[in-house]
Amino acid sequence: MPSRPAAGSSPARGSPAVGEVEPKDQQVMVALRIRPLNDLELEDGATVIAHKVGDQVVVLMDPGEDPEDPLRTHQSREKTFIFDTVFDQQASQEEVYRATTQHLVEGVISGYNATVFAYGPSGAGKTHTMLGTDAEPGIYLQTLTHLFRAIEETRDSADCSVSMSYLEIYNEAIRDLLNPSSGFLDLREDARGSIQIAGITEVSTSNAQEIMQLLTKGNRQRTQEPTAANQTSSRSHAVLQVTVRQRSRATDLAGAVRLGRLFMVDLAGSERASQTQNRGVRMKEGAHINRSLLALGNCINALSEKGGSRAQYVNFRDSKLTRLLKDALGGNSRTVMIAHVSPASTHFEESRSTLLYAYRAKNIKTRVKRNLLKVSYHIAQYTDVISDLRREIERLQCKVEKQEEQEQSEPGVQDAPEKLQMV
Ligand SMILES: Nc1ncnc2c1ncn2[C@@H]1O[C@H](COP(=O)(O)OP(=O)(O)OP(=O)(O)O)[C@@H](O)[C@H]1O
Repeated sequence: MPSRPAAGSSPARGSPAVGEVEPKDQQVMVALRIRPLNDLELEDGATVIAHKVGDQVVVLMDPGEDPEDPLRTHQSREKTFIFDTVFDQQASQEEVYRATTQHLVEGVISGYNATVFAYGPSGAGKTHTMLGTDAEPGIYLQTLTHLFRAIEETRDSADCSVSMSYLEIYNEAIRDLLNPSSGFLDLREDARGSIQIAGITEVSTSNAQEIMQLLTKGNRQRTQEPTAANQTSSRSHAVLQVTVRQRSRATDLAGAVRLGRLFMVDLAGSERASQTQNRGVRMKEGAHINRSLLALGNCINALSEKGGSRAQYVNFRDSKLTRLLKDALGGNSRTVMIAHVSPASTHFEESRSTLLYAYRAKNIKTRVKRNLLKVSYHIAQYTDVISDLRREIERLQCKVEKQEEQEQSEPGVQDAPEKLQMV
């Protein structure tokens, strides 16, 4: 499995994009997942207040409201939200994958960008959805398995290469989770406004299982600490980026390459510091997490308000997270947000704010176009072609020489008809 530290994560290093066709407006897809009640919540006497109704509706009851209160009799105790799809505790990892992410895979292979991100408070189930466990793998592994299978099916007509990188943003610093000793990495924007991470490790592999091992190992490097809300709380945002380059076998040397990028993001918990009883370092982390999630929220607000108009200013520069997700939110990407909540009455406030946040994201539109790159052949590739041709010439020369030798060693064979005639 070749692994190379790249000067940048640019999909198109050194080769300008020449054709970006078929721009289409797309609504961000927003899904909601409600996890099962956990032991701690049961011990605390929590009741279930988040209910899935049908495929798209979630009803959140307010545990603080007293149904007997005469002042409340004319007010509904319920808040109802509609999403593209809603999953409750019965939903399997596969169902979640099929309904949210599977449809993105073909697009990535044919040159479209896509982003899936998990959002929600600490302990609500984001890492479970994205990474999962060996027995119940999450979206990362299911996506990659499907991706490699789909690529295998196009092998006769196209050459494909896949590379991936895995990073975390912790306290506004970027760390390479595949090579944590490389220190903090810089985020850069190239002339075309494309975001690059200088020095990130890109790994090429065609084996999903191998990738899962890398991710599990990378995830162990991820900054995790127990908080009151989650024993293994991820204190950072984790971003798995998969890049697929596809070149049709039918195209000539200067043929176009389709380039699709898939971001899969497991955000840090969106809890408020007071809720997790965090102090000291944890509180500082919380402030950073909240800062980037606040910046993300501001972008979501601005983007959802601007509707069809592209002129309104959206500030992506407020945090590393929003700079990295700029395309996913406001640009060229098919984007899916999976919001997560606990069903417990003890988490009403976070669930309510998560649902409002996610509901707003439904209004965001992105403008999706296929990325086509004109690849001018690198000198190294021309050298390869020349070497191949040289080898072919040598092979043919050898063949000719052998034939000549054979003719010389058996002179009678060619003259035979003549001799026969003379006889
Ligand atoms: N749908 C689910 N089914 C079963 N168990 C779940 C589900 N969702 C979450 N859990 C369990 O709940 C616990 C917390 O989940 P997880 O670590 O995924 O939360 P998180 O949102 O990533 O939290 P943090 O932001 O603190 O990292 C884990 O033990 C996980 O296995």
